[in-house]
Amino acid sequence: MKIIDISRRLENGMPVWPGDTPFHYEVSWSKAESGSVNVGSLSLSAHTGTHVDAPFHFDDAGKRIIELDLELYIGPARVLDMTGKDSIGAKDLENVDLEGIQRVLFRTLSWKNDAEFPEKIPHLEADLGPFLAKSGIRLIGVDVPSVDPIDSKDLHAHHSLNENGIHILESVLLDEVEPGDYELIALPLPLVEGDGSPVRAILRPI
Ligand SMILES: N[C@@H](CC(=O)c1ccccc1NC=O)C(=O)O
Ligand SMILES: [Zn+2]
Ligand SMILES: [Zn+2]
Repeated sequence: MKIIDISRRLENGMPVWPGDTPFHYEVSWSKAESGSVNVGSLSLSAHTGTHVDAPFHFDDAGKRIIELDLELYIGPARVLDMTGKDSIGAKDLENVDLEGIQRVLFRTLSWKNDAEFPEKIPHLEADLGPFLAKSGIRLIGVDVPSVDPIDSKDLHAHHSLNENGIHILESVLLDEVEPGDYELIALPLPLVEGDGSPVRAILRPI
């Protein structure tokens, strides 16, 4: 069956959140040195590339990655067209059928140059968390690095989604994905203390 990879590639020099740990991979123990194998080592932020947030990211008392329910990250998801919007609120979903849907991915296509970190991104409005929770949504994915404005310090949307039981998947790549229904798989690593985790996110048409 067809797999659509919606994960951003992890490579040295890739753009990261301003001031955050750069992504770095190197072969730290080469085949020539070890006599048998190349062994790589990684240095990266928990919010590198396509990733999920744990509530601990913005709430000291919040759940860590290991505590998240994996069922959230596997199952039917609806990709919604949100192109051309500066922000996304309940008004943008009024005429969208979310019956029986637990996962939504917003396709804004606003991150145009993937070699650079975006300066301005569409953010989620205060009324979205309560609205989505009422519709039965448990996971929201965005094709930008945050659900809040990049310069936000209060992280209002993160908190509002969390208070409404909605989990967050960020920086998915939806450029080649038509709006519609898919099966999503985007599993976090078993990071015991993690505030976030990179994922390999894929969609399969259903
Ligand atoms: N909220 C963003 C990340 C974020 O805010 C951030 C990531 C790394 C270093 C600093 C950050 N925010 C600083 O205010 C995210 O969830 O990925
Ligand atoms: Zn994050
Ligand atoms: Zn976030």
